[in-house]
Amino acid sequence: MSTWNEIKIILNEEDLEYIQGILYSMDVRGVSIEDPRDLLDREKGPLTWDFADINIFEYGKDKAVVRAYFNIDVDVKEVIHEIRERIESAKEFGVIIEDFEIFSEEVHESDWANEWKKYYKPTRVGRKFVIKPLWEDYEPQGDEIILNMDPGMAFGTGTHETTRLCLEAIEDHMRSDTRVFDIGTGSGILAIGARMLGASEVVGVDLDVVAVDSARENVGYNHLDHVEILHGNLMDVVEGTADIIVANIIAEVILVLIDDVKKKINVDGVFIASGIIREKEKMVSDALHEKGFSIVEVRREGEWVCIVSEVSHA
Ligand SMILES: C[S@@+](CC[C@H](N)C(=O)[O-])C[C@H]1O[C@@H](n2cnc3c(N)ncnc32)[C@H](O)[C@@H]1O
Repeated sequence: MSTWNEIKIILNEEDLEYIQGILYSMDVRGVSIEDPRDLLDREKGPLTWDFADINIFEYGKDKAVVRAYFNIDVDVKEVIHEIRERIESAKEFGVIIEDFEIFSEEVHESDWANEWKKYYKPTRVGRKFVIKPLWEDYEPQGDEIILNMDPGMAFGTGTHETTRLCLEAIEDHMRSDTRVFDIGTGSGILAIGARMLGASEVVGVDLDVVAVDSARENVGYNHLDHVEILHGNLMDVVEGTADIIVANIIAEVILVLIDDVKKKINVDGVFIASGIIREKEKMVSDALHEKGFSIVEVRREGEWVCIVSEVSHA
């Protein structure tokens, strides 16, 4: 049984998205979120970012709890220090996060790794998709497309805003004979979705071997061909060019990716970039303009943004 370092942050619910953005950019292996708004707004339970937990309201109705799991060999003090520094430097962007507490403890995998499954239910995304946990039964209705998913420890249940925004953008920009690169594929959800929407060939890449294994398994669960999942850094391992390049990674990584996207995107292709919190939308769109892209559309949900761009012809 694996042992993990759990960092627990108790904070005001309005600060949740920003903290997610911070954790998202660290070497976190899994995140559990208890957001009181989920229970109050929807009856279906605390189904939020990736892994959900059950002790909702433990710290009061306005308090959210984030549990982030790091490998056992990380220096916990360093991790907490970095989180505190990032919260401090958020003030430069006018983001004031106050009244939070951070705790840490060692936990065993069985305590948390499967808990989220209780709240992971078939979820409708975009016009056609129903993301179906592998272990759930669901009868498709009308023209629904069933996407079977067991994300395990990888990001990409289909419930996070950024995943949904990307999937919807892929749905709208899919043409015939479309080749797709999914950079930061996680559970493989976008790569799989793209192929189901008619992409002729899809290559998904992730730096994390856990994600690579999960994505390959999910491709298998959906019985798909022409979807290749590669282990590697960003676009280093992809060959050739694509018509859609999608990357749901954090804003800072999107910036690094832009030059490679420009080299590997076909004429009239689109770059779908998400994982961007609203505060960083301008930073990313400015960088895209600077590198010769024009913005086709910006999709927003909650605190999250998905920017669709293309290389300017002018
Ligand atoms: C937010 S998740 C997105 C997962 C999935 N595509 C989705 O939309 O739900 C970001 C993924 O990017 C991967 N990633 C982060 N940095 C990367 C890099 N430099 N190269 C490749 N993958 C990376 C992470 O391991 C993670 O699986």
